[in-house]
Amino acid sequence: DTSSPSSVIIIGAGMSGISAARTLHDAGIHDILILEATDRIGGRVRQIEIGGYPVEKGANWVQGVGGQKINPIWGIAQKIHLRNFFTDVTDYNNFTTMNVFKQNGGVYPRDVVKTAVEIAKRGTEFGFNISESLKDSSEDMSVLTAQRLYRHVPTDALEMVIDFYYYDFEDSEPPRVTSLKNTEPRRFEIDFGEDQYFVADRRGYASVVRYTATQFLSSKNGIITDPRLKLNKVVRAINYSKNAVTVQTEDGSVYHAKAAMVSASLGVLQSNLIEFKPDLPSWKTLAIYEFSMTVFGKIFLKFPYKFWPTGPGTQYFLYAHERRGYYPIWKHFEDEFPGSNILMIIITDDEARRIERQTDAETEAETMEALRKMFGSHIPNPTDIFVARWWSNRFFKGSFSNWPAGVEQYHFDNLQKPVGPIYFTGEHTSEKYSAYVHGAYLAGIDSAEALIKCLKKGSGETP
Ligand SMILES: Cc1cc2nc3c(=O)[nH]c(=O)nc-3n(C[C@H](O)[C@H](O)[C@H](O)COP(=O)(O)OP(=O)(O)OC[C@H]3O[C@@H](n4cnc5c(N)ncnc54)[C@H](O)[C@@H]3O)c2cc1C
Repeated sequence: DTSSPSSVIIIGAGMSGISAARTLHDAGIHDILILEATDRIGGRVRQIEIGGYPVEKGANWVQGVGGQKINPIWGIAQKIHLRNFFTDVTDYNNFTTMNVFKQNGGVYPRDVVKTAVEIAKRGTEFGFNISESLKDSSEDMSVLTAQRLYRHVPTDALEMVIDFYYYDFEDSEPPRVTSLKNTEPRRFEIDFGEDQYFVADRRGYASVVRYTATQFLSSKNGIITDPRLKLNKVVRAINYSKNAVTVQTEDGSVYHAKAAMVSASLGVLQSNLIEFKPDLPSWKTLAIYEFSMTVFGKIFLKFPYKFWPTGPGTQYFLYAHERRGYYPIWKHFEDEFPGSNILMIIITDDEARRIERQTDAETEAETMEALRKMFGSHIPNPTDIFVARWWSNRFFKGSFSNWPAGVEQYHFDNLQKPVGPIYFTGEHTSEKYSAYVHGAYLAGIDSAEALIKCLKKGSGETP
């Protein structure tokens, strides 16, 4: 089936695609078409249920609150009264009241944890200072190199789990990979503030995306009915010339437009899901392949009753294993959903890929072994398990981008640059806030504004 041409086809209805579409709409470009591969909008913001409780398998925190500027996602969250909880992640002292478990049982004495945290904190500050000194130079290094310069590379199980908490928990890749200059200190914290809020709302974090969508797409009772949004449309090919695009979907439909806005994740761009005809130029391909698409994994376990500590300072507990990143970070849901008896585990990178590949029964057995080391052999098995699989999903191929050491600013700029009439958006194109929901939102606006300039000039060409 072939439909009448639009001005712009937007590929993907996640935060960035919806924000780009709204920006186009607000600029008077109403003949747009949004093609989304899945049966919903929201993309990597997605709620699921475990044992009757709603949890977020993708984005969970609104990160960057309490600073000089208002994080746009926080603005929307306030407007729609999204239920959320303050997370004390930047308070280093939290560790002293937090439970850090030893590999084979028992907790570390608090003063031992406190000392390890203080060393880690000084290492981070040392890194900040080097990072500042590199800002105007072409030099960069990994976070690990900065730790070596500081003459303290975390090596024992306790140091490693604290290191994981400060770096991998945020970047989803180890310090060995992450660019110091482009990651530390974190830009969103400087601009929007250091506070973070954990979303736990039955409507889901994705209601932020739906709210943005209903500002320009027609809807009935909260359900979007606008014909300009087409769900279950998997884009497989984009043919382009100087100022026209033809988009083909898996079901054999063909759509024509003056320009396309691709919001699919960096992981999708690194895969061969979408074929570009002609091939993208090598400067573009290189930028896509050089950047990292990380895997931030989440496991949810539901138990018949709770056997972990609750109360102030217990939001998290850490498991310090000699194998770095082995089921390191655990969070309970007593504050969000009292009596839910749910635990969430965070894993990243190779461990997250390994866990996606194995069966849930295998993962359950591993997590129970760890829990029995921590809490004793008497604890019950879970009644439910949910393992998020973002990496195996062909529409995502990972969780969010990370800037690896050695990748230059111009490579990053090339990620965002249009190729003829094909524009790019998505969290990975956000100038300052890549990886985050607010990055996706702001990138959508930036990419759309660049496209609007071109359309108004009467051509869809690269500026
Ligand atoms: C596990 C996890 C935890 C996270 N935690 C946080 C957090 O706490 N805080 C935070 O700020 N951020 C977090 N993030 C990151 C945040 O979710 C993303 O940065 C943001 O949602 C990305 O939005 P996007 O529009 O760039 O991409 P996406 O949400 O991926 O949207 C792209 C859309 O394109 C669609 N698509 C892909 N391929 C095609 C195709 N071929 N044809 C048609 N459609 C296609 C996809 O289905 C998707 O809907 C997390 C992400 C994950 C996965």
